[in-house]
Amino acid sequence: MDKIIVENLNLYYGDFQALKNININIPKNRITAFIGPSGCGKSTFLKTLNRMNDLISDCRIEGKVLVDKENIYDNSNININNLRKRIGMVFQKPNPFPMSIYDNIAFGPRTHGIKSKIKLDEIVEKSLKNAAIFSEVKDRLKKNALELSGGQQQRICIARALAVEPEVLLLDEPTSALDPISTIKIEELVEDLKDVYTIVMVTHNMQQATRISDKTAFFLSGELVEFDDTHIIFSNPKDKRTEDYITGRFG
Ligand SMILES: Nc1ncnc2c1ncn2[C@@H]1O[C@H](COP(=O)(O)OP(=O)(O)OP(=O)(O)O)[C@@H](O)[C@H]1O
Repeated sequence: MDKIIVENLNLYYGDFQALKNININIPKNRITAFIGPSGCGKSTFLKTLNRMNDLISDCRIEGKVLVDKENIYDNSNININNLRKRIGMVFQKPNPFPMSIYDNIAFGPRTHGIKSKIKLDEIVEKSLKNAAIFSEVKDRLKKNALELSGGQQQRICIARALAVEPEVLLLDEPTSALDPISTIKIEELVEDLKDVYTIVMVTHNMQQATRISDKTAFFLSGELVEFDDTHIIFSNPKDKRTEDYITGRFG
């Protein structure tokens, strides 16, 4: 089943067209990876999926992004806060808030009106467990999250995203700032999470895409060149440009 369907999407920053007629169906409870050279539009496209580009003043979007068949660009029935709760995002650089581990995780639920200490305790514990970081921090929940290592901070950010019970997780190069051991931990975690969430991930690391993604989309100069099962993209791509890129002959 498809969780997200994108139809004829064009995106402009002022006069510059950053995305060109994108059509893609993103399956539910799978990991979809976006690959492509720097500047090809991967992050821009990821951000169209929860309207993060709304925050950029000269950004204009045409086309449709359907989440559960509902167009998220149809302002007559979309509530942006609710949309961002349903579609969470984790960025390239770990960016915990400068507050305690507990407060980082409780932040979203509190914003959405949860006040009960018992309920918040429950959410914090569950989210940290789901992000595979609970055992490492359970005795120091009141400590500042910025005291953790980069890999731990990134798992705190994933826990923070999970705390509001999203349906989709958008990950923008979530391991690019991390060492190999933390990277493997995040990859294992992401694989576990796909049972419950639909995951869309930008990565520069092609081994990472082959290790964990089910589907891969290859972007070039704002175009979606090819989208298929990951093993096909990496073993038998149909487009010469995809082949050149994955074999390192690009450019
Ligand atoms: N806020 C913005 N205003 C104007 N142009 C932008 C803006 N953000 C991105 N762009 C341009 O849009 C294009 C796509 O950028 P984007 O960040 O989506 O690429 P990317 O594939 O994610 O690159 P990278 O792998 O380096 O992160 C680039 O040419 C970039 O310069």
